[in-house]
Amino acid sequence: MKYTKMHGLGNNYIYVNEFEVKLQEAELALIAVKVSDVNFGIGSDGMILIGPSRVADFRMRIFNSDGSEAKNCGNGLRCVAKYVYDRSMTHERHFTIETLGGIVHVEVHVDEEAVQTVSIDMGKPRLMKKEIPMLGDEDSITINESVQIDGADYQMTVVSMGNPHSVMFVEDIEQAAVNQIGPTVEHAALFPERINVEFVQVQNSHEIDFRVWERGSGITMACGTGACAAVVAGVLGGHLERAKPITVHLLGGDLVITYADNDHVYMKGPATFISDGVFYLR
Ligand SMILES: N[C@H](CCC[C@H](N)C(=O)O)C(=O)O
Repeated sequence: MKYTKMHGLGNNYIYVNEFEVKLQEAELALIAVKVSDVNFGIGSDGMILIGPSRVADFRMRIFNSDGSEAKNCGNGLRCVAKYVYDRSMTHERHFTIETLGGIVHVEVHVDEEAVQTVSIDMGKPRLMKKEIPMLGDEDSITINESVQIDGADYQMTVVSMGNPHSVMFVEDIEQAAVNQIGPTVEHAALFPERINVEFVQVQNSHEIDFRVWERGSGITMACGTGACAAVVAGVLGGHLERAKPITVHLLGGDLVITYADNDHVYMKGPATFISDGVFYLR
């Protein structure tokens, strides 16, 4: 199986071009687990398929390293945009990508004939419990509320960017127990489809530090949809400025996120090729 490895701020995936490689639907979860394994496979945070769409210019599907399929991936979208432009699958600098979480509009920024940075309109955040999904009154929202999980209380804001995120603000990001709290919240019964877990330290009204425990992948260097959710939570919580570019410092580098007055979230950041290769499935 031909693949391309790419990363967005160190959040790396194995990209498979469905225009060239045909995979069986029933095998996708297992292939994602296999390619993600750093010892028995290639090593990545998961697998992303780039394919045709009937409603957009391209379609992206994302599978976590545990084989679960997610509905969106911000870092992945930037890499898909770079891939299709740099490999002349489109000559447009503005185009659309379909995800299970909705259609996004992307703009590639080209320098020396290749895409270095990508801007994406990630659409509107979803806050109601029925949109997360989260148990409880389905039309209610969770903004900086104390939520009890396994007898402990967690102060969180819950936001979907097509995929679910539990955002918690901390005094000192270096002290955040990401490895312990992450899986506890990810697997809480409160979240029927599990959830991504973000830890945020506010530096000032336009800058945050960010760590993430990803549903289905664990700790990653960066999470684009998580960064969007964190900025939405920060604005709703009164910590961050609305309609202003917010710098999000992730382990792998910085993203610039703007939660605009039109309720859309805009993300800008890099996308990077690592390698092309062949993976032996059998
Ligand atoms: N790393 C991705 C998010 C993956 C989300 C996945 N872990 C899920 O189950 O939602 C990003 O850059 O947005």
